[in-house]
Amino acid sequence: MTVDAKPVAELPDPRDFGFSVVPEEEIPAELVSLVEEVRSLVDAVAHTKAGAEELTAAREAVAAASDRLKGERHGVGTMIQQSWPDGRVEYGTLTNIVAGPTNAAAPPLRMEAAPEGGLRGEAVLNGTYQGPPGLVHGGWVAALLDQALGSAASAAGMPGLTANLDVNYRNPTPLDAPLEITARVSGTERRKVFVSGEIRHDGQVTAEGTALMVRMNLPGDGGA
Ligand SMILES: CCCCCCCCCCCCCCCC(=O)SCCNC(=O)CCNC(=O)[C@H](O)C(C)(C)COP(=O)(O)OP(=O)(O)OC[C@H]1O[C@@H](n2cnc3c(N)ncnc32)[C@H](O)[C@@H]1OP(=O)(O)O
Repeated sequence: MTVDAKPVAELPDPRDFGFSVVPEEEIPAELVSLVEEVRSLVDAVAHTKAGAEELTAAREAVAAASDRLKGERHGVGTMIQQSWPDGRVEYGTLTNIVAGPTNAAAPPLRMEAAPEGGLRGEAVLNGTYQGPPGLVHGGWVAALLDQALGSAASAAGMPGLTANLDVNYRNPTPLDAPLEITARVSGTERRKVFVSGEIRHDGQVTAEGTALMVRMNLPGDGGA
């Protein structure tokens, strides 16, 4: 496959394009802890067998907590800047549904550079991501892969949007179990970035995906 994409040495700063950016280290530890608690709350609500009195009390407590947080808020599109030990700087959206650190609905998935190239991450999806009994919903399997594949393109200096995603479900993906997600760029052609990746549990591939990411036109790369 022709390799003629033009990766950028450094991703452009989204601030230059009018986006708000929050450096990850500026997210308060108290917010990180609150997000964890809300994940636990969502799981508790989804599975509770509590009676009417308990449920009413819980609803009032949640409503009160919600009211406390209805002040100033980050706008949609706010980005997060993550700096990696290897010096790589990555941008994503703060509330990304798969990886957003402040999104309690995100597992979350965090990808890091893999020794063999590409990216590797781990995630555990609890019962709120359920499709078939005891198994991760197929749409969420696809979402994990989409995110990992997009991150691999971005980490290679070629951030883009998914134009096509193809997923093969090889084995059931279990809930409440560590999943390993790997992704890498397999080829490029003009603005097209071809990526592939897998989800594994206990070393066994549960799903594999390939995607076509169409690279953003970034300043200085001359387009394609
Ligand atoms: C400011 C910087 C901050 C950096 C920040 C980085 C953040 C990085 C985070 C990463 C993590 C995100 C991971 C989640 C990823 C998503 O969730 S993305 C959301 C889902 N995807 C979308 O919404 C995309 C919707 N589609 C579109 O907007 C447009 O169709 C696209 C994909 C941008 C392409 O449109 P276009 O730019 O006009 O490109 P176009 O000229 O049509 O096509 C370019 C080439 O691709 C081919 N192509 C296009 N579509 C297809 C297709 N479906 N099938 C096959 N070939 C196709 C064309 O044939 C063409 O090929 P060649 O002629 O070069 O051979």
